[in-house]
Amino acid sequence: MNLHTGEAAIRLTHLVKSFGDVAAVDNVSLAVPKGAFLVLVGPSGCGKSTLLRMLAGLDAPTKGEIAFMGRVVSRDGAVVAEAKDRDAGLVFQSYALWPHMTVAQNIAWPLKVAGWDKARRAARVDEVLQLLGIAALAARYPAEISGGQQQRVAIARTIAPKPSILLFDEPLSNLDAKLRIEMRCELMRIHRATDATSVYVTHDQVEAMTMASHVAVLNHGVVEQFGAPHELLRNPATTFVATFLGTPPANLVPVERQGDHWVADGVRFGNGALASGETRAYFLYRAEKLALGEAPGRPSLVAQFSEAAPIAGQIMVTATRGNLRLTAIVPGHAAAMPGDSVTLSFPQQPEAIFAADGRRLAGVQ
Ligand SMILES: Nc1ncnc2c1ncn2[C@@H]1O[C@H](COP(=O)(O)OP(=O)(O)OP(=O)(O)O)[C@@H](O)[C@H]1O
Repeated sequence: MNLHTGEAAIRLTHLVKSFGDVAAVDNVSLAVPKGAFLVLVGPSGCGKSTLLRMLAGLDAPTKGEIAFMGRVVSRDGAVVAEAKDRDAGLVFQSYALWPHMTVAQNIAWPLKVAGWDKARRAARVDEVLQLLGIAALAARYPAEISGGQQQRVAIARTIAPKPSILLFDEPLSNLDAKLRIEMRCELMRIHRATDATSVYVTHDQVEAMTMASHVAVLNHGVVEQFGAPHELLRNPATTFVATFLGTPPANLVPVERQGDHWVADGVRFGNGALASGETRAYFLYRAEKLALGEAPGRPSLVAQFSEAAPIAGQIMVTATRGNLRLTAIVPGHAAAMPGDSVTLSFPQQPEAIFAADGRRLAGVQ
């Protein structure tokens, strides 16, 4: 990946967007290096689209600043550079192609608006038709091509003027599962070929983890964590990140201090020397570290079996105990029926510990 470190293509400084009392984006500061593929991920309503609309110049921030390539484009209630003057292209989930124009004319349109001469326009349209693999469709009208092909045309039209920044708002959500996977790879190829810095909004965390060079996990308008996908998986900073990312997400067992021990539902989960100073905490265990049945010297819990699903040659077993949902990835097969009692055993040490308010506590790796 061609990441030019040191130079921020996009810099957000104390960015806020409020709607009445609701801060949809709440004091976000980020520096995105040139060439990065940043994925904004988070649950519905966390502020992803609001942030992207501000980047595109469609909305002004209530407070704070957005700079592209060192140039301020929005600041404190104002859009400084209009959407068309920010050297950025936006791809929506709806394609919004001109129905009365052919594919080639649709792609040429933004170049015409930007004043490119006819010969340059034709050469660039040919180039992006090739890049997107849609040269054979050049003379067709949008109504004469499939949804996946329309999405390619929409992307071709966006990248034609060679914007330095590409913004994607759930561009694949209207496509079927197989096409989504194909287009994921295509988008990565296009991103590299254009040398742009991309920001991509999705609520699909698999999409996020496979495409991103950088991920920002948003929750209630706040960036919970920003970093490389593997870094977020390995070292989640909060319980929210730990349970939002990963397939399956990590197990979080709520524990309380009793005398010299950490205990969950009367079962000893660790020595009280861990996370000293806390009275309640969450212990994190990855699904692949849990085992079915009791194991000597290891904590275990009895839970109600919910389901078993095959995953990469193993079985993913899900069971619940009250509000606690536990997932184990184990070899072999699970013969239990829903509601049956199953025993799950845990490693002697948790992989990470979080305070009751969700913050990661230092000391356990
Ligand atoms: N124009 C608006 N007026 C009032 N509230 C808004 C407006 N746009 C967004 N909001 C609120 O701001 C918050 C963030 O919304 P946003 O659309 O950015 O979330 P999102 O993460 O993109 O969600 P989704 O994944 O469902 O699209 C929500 O609480 C939403 O109700």
